[in-house]
Amino acid sequence: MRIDVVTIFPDYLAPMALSLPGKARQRGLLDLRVHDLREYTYDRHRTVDDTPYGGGAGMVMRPEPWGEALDGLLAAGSAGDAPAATPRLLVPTPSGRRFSQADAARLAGEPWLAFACGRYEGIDQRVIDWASERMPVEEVSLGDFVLNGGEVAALAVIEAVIRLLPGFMGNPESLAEESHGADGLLEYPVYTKPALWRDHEVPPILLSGDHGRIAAWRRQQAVERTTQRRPDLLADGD
Ligand SMILES: NCc1ccc(-c2ccccc2)nc1
Repeated sequence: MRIDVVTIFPDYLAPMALSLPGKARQRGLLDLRVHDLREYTYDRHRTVDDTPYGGGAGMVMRPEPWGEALDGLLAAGSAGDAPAATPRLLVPTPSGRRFSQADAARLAGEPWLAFACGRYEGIDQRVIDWASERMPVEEVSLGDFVLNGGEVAALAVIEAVIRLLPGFMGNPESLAEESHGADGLLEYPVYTKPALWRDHEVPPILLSGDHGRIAAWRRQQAVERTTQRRPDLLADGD
């Protein structure tokens, strides 16, 4: 998989050079390229933002640099220098569709993803509209909270996707029990040694060796947690 990230803070993507992503890149599983949006500006101050039409607080990211950055990706695609004709462009934004584990699984099947990391109040809408005429574009939200930019959200989406790539995780079984289990419930609580820690003991059932009762206990714990924390996951016919 190839992943391109366009951002005014390329260093935000430095964690991608660490540990698993770093090994995956060395093993050729992941081809990650980070592009500084300011490389596509030509004024002395390398300006990437300007005041919003219609007034309002804050600044908006100018379309020109984004257009040229995306032109670069499209050129790579049409020159055959990329695994597909165009990337699927993901734009992290609070106003996007909610990103889910199902989306991560779907995107893990893509050959080429690109992330447009906005800052300020966001990117001029015409960039999204223009890009949507030339490649698949998805505006994604990680939840109802606002960051200062799309980079942290892009890191989260990238990690959620690349950990699903075949050969990426050392222990693929660990993917079996996702935090949202196959039954759509939250994960049960987990414990390890020592059996007693600061007057807190491991639930005795887990030391019983009775795998049937352990499975039943774990399911009960998952149902209780989901009821308390995420009743929306229990909604009928969801
Ligand atoms: N839902 C997570 C998320 C994603 C992106 C942004 C964001 C903030 C400012 C500018 C551009 C993107 N904020 C929150």
